[in-house]
Amino acid sequence: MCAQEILRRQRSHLVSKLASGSMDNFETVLDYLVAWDVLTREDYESVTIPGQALCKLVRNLLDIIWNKGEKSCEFLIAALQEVERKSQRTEFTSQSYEALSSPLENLQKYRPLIVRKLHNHVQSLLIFLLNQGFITKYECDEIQLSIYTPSQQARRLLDLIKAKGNEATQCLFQHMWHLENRSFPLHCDAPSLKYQRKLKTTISAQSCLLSTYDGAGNLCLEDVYTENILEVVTNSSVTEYTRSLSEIADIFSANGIINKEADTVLILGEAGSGKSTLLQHMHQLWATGKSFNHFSFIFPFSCRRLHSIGKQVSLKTLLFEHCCWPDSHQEEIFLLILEHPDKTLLTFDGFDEFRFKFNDEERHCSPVDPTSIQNILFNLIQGNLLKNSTKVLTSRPSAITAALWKYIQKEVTVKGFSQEGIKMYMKKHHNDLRLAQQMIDLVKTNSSLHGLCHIPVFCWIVSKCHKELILRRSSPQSITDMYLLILQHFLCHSIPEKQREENVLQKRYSTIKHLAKLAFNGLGSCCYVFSFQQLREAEVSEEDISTGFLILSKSLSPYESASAQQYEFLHITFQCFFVALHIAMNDQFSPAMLCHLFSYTSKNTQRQAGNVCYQTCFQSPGKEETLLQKAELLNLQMTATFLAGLLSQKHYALLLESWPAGKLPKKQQYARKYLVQGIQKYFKSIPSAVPGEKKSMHAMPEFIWLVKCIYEMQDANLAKSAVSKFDVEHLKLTYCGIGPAECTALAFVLRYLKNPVGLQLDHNSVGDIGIQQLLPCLNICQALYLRDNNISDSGICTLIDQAVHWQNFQKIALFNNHLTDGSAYYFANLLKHKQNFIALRLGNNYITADGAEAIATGLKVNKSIQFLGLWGNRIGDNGAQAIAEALHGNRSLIWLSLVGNDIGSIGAQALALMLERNTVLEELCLEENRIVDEDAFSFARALFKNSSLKVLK
Ligand SMILES: Nc1ncnc2c1ncn2[C@@H]1O[C@H](COP(=O)(O)OP(=O)(O)OP(=O)(O)O)[C@@H](O)[C@H]1O
Repeated sequence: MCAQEILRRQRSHLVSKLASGSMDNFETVLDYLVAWDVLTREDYESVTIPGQALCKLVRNLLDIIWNKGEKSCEFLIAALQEVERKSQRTEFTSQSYEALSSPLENLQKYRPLIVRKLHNHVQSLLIFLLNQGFITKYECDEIQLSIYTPSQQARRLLDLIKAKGNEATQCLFQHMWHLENRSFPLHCDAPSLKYQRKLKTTISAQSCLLSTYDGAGNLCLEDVYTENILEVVTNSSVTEYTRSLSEIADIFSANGIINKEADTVLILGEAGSGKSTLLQHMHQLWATGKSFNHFSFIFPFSCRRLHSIGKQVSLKTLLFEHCCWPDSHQEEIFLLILEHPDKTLLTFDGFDEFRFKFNDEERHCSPVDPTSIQNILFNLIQGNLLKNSTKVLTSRPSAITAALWKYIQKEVTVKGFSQEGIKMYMKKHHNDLRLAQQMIDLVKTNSSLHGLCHIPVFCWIVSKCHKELILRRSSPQSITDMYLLILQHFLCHSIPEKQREENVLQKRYSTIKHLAKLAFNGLGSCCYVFSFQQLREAEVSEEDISTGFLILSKSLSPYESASAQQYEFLHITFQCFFVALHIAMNDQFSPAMLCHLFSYTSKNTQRQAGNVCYQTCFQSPGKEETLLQKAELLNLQMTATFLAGLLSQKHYALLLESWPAGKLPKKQQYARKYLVQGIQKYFKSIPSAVPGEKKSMHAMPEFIWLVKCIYEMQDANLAKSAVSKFDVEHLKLTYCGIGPAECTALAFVLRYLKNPVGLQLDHNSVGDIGIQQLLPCLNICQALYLRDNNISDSGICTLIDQAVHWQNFQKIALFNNHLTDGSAYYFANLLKHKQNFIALRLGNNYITADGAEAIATGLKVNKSIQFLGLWGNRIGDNGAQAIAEALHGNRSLIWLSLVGNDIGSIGAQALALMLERNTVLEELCLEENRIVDEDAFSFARALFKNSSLKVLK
């Protein structure tokens, strides 16, 4: 069939195909047609009319091409094929440039390739052509109009240069090749090297001390920095799971990339998990030349401080004025940054504290034109500005919206310290080795404290308060205990030694009052950095500042005057703690208002794309009472958690003794009532069970927060009444950010459940410490799902030791943890001793033949097991043989998966033999092994004799 006929017959298909793709796809087709001389200038203009619907333009193009005849139709089909193949040919180099043709002819002939090459460099080319006098400022602005994508801008630039003639075109080519061939000039006298040195000195000075010690001590970051667990989310063909990063530099490796087009790495972690410190460490490594040397420039930003930039800025002013100003050659250096964006890293810490919600509606492409700070940040993330530069964004998880996810290249999670990490931290913080060991022992023996300490900020508090913990034998159980401890610690150190025995909260009442007022004012308006004026309004004095809770804010601009210095709380959690103190000690807040803070209803939380606000919180008319309306949900939840702790029986007496707070008793009463109501309301919202299925509750992170509040109250009766009406058979708590501290709280509440339940905790960070915390509530479990939870042999051994005695316990799933043969003996024991156990799923761990042989000893005697999953381990032929032999004559197992276990013919033969004699096995999965065709005969023969098997993979 001729091309013209194809076009006629397939017209509607072509229209829908081209019109449903992107505009860029269509325009790339046009690029080919222009390059091959099929479309004239008039034709081109008629199919690129701005504002016209894409389908109309497509139809128009098809008409034009069809009218031009057979040859043009052939070209169109060829162009479509090129685009379909996503042709990545970029062979247009200075060598392939045809010297015999004029620059303009080359420009047309290689148009598709030039567009592809240029679209990342439009900005630097425009600046270059402007400086050379080939284009005007007006033309430059026109091309960069924010309605155009980078490729469209490249096309418009080509059209403009074409109109300017050969000389301008030649100049464009030369600059283009120069961009490609030019390596980054960092020889010793280059201005860029001088600037790099200055930037490194600035960053090194900013990042060498750990911020929380500012003023209180002089700890060098590199001396105390402790490895944090970093995980990257990976998608396998079966599921999404996480893998630990072996070193910090892996943050930029190809491992775990979810979107190749994007160039922003997202680092997520809960409050205090160590995101800012991780960034600070990265900056320090670069500034001292120890790592990340592939970046020539790093520009660090704090979203908290970016937020306070009121006036409009350009990318250039942001980099230079707000980070580090080049002493000379500013233009040249900036051009270099634009020309080599891949050599630049921009880090943005605390995106959750950036109050503007992310949107990709307003495009801003000019690196020199000013716009709002949020526009700069959002366009950097989208790649409209400095495309190909690497961006790192840190945030607490809930602040990330679907709109932003589109632009995320990779997600890394900061999980806090491992058990080893906690030990290491203590050793690094205490030069006295005896003291360090004392601290390690102390943490180990207090299991709640152990749970909390995997979060670095708690490790810091414990370390800071070592005297109180060791000498006075304080034994903190909850986070409020911790914060009261550090409050007393700081206050004690701000008064003469002989007065330290008195009630320091009473003694420093006014200081607490002032700081609490400042914290409260700030939280309500999402303000975390305070000016002198704000300090004055809250009556914060020099003496109050000297307690150490406020630290000097690291200035965004090094050129800011000393009088403009600002303060912030040591950490956001401290600000929330002071807000809780403000609400507890202040009689202006009526007890009934606590209702909005504690009771969860879905209406209470209104997601405002990025910044989540409690709309109904404190809406009463009084000024104080309306202030928290705009506070971020996470901070409010943290405040509520602290308030619950302050109102607990344990601390209540201390507060009553310390402050004249008449409404405190009622507040305690109401808080308890609202918490129970809140959790019960949550249970009530659970839909009833689908007939034939178990009644299941899929809890959201809010559930965990309510549970944590109850834990802070440390009242068993409260926990009991909270779950008294819980009648669910399966509790799903997947992806809820559950770490050891949350496990402690969960166990405190769930231990009062009356009926057997399946507890699904997949994709959290329970870890070995978390398992230990959970033990008190697990005996009620019928099934336990702990997939992807960083659990190793030591955690699972503790669990199984207990689990053999749990009457209801029948199933466990441990996919993607760190289990080795060390735990296999415990599973064997479980199988031997629990004759009602039905499902053991151990996929994607590190079990070898030895482990499989051990498990087989348990299988031999167990009469109840129905599901056994060992896929993704390394059991090999010997392991498969042992399992097969153990299953001879088995009358219970209906599902067995040994996928991906390096099983060859020997193992396969053994399994086939087992199959011959088995009468109950229904599904056997053996994919991704070394099983060959000859083995298939054995299976065929086995199937002939077997009557139960339904699926063999
Ligand atoms: N890797 C680490 N080594 C040593 N100390 C650490 C480490 N990470 C965090 N810390 C300690 O914990 C404190 C809190 O950590 P950081 O501010 O980095 O947490 P964050 O995740 O950024 O919290 P937020 O989201 O609330 O800002 C730090 O000030 C520091 O004292």
